[in-house]
Amino acid sequence: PKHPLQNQWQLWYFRPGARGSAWEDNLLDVTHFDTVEDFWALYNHIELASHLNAGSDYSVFKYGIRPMWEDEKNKAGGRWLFTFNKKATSGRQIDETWLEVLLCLIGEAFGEDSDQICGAVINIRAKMDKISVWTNDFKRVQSITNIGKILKQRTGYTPGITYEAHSDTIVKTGSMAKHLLQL
Ligand SMILES: CN(C)c1nc(=O)c2c([nH]1)N([C@@H]1O[C@H](COP(=O)(O)OP(=O)(O)O)[C@@H](O)[C@H]1O)CN2C
Repeated sequence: PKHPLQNQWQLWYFRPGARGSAWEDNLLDVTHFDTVEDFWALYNHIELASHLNAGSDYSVFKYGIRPMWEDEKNKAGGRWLFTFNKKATSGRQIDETWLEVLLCLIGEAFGEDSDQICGAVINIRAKMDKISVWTNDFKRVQSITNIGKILKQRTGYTPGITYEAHSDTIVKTGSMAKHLLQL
């Protein structure tokens, strides 16, 4: 029998939008999975994130949570943000970091704080790729800190990471979104 995951997860793909298209129209629900075997079958079936065209995203969220600020489960939350300067990062590095983040999520690596996890996003962009882990309540500082520490340990990511509330990201001016926490 297949090995069940604690949660069911959904993979979304965001395609670079045709000019003037609505953001949400480019967010596509690909599939969902809830066993270890089905995760690997999916991961091995789809394109590596580093091979996606600039402007694309993958999102892996708990089933039923849409990877958007407005979702009930996201609107009071925020994200830990990992950034990767394309000039200084190999495709292999970004792919390995993304996979490790996914394994933390589906493997419930955050103990009792795992219930605050909504999902993870990788943004493939022309100059700066981003990986973010979204949690459901930006006020849970201790839990968010624990989650950030585990993510840095498991990924071996050494630069700083910042946590920002989605409500701040939405009104951000450039990359000046208000940082609630830094690790
Ligand atoms: C419901 N709704 C419209 C809506 N709901 C959302 O949840 C949501 C958006 N819109 N997003 C739009 O994409 C732009 C790039 O953000 P980016 O995170 O891709 O980052 P880049 O600036 O492309 O690096 C954002 O500025 C925003 O316009 C982003 N986003 C998460």
